[in-house]
Amino acid sequence: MGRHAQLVMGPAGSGKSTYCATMMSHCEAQKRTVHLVNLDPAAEYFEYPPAIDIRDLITLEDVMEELDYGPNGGLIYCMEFLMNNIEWLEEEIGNYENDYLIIDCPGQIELYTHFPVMRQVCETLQRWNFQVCGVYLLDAQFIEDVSKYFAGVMTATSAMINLEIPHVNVLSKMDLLLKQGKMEDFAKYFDPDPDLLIEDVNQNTRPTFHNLNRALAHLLHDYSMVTFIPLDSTDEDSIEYLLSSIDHAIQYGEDLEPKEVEEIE
Ligand SMILES: Nc1nc2c(ncn2[C@@H]2O[C@H](COP(=O)(O)OP(=O)(O)OP(=O)(O)O)[C@@H](O)[C@H]2O)c(=O)[nH]1
Repeated sequence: MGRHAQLVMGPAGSGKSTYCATMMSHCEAQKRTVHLVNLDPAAEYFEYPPAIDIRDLITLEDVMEELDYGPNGGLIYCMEFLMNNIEWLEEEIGNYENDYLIIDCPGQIELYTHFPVMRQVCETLQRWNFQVCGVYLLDAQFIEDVSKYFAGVMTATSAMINLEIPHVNVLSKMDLLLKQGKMEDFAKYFDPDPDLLIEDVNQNTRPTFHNLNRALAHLLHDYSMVTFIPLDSTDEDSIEYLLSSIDHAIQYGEDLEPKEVEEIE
């Protein structure tokens, strides 16, 4: 099987820790050997206790108190401290042949979109022979407001481009949405027609932006970035489907080809 890792990303509150706990229980029920890694130095509570925890190395609270940093500067300090002491992580992980890590990351999206540190973490894991897949969570409530959904998709794309690892998008908290309708009612958002997306987004933007919206929607669609896997954590089939999609992305994710090349006017 080799060494695999899921890098679980997404904005604050998107459901990363809940997803990690669900995925851990699911994998354990299948007798897969998985380890939860917490890389959030500000985490306070875990439904599922991490086997490896950055807070054993450094905590945001200590950095803010001792170095007088604010929360954002403090987080960057912690992540850079991790990179400068990466042998700590290497020792914690050990050198088992068939490791599967589920890595819970902080919710500050700038860590994935333009700071170098998460990319360095990925490159280090790859050097240790891990095949890493990015799992990007977006709260399903976002699809009620297409402008927000569009912004979420662009952030996910930015993370994929910055990290250059196989990438899977997930719509989390589907159970909340399913209180308002059936899965079929929302299916059009899992792999939306770019023209529908443009129509909705254009309603909330000035005409100056309409051509740009159109170009972006087609580009994101061509590279499957608007494709999301719905996750209902209470449904075993939904988790199993996601796990097999991640396995597939790890195996084939490097072939980043557009679905179809369209001329943009
Ligand atoms: N109904 C429902 N609530 C969820 C689900 N996933 C997460 N939540 C709730 O959403 C809130 C945030 O979830 P977390 O798992 O802590 O989110 P996170 O992304 O780890 O948050 P940060 O650590 O702040 O970045 C919590 O109150 C969870 O109980 C879900 O699938 N369904």
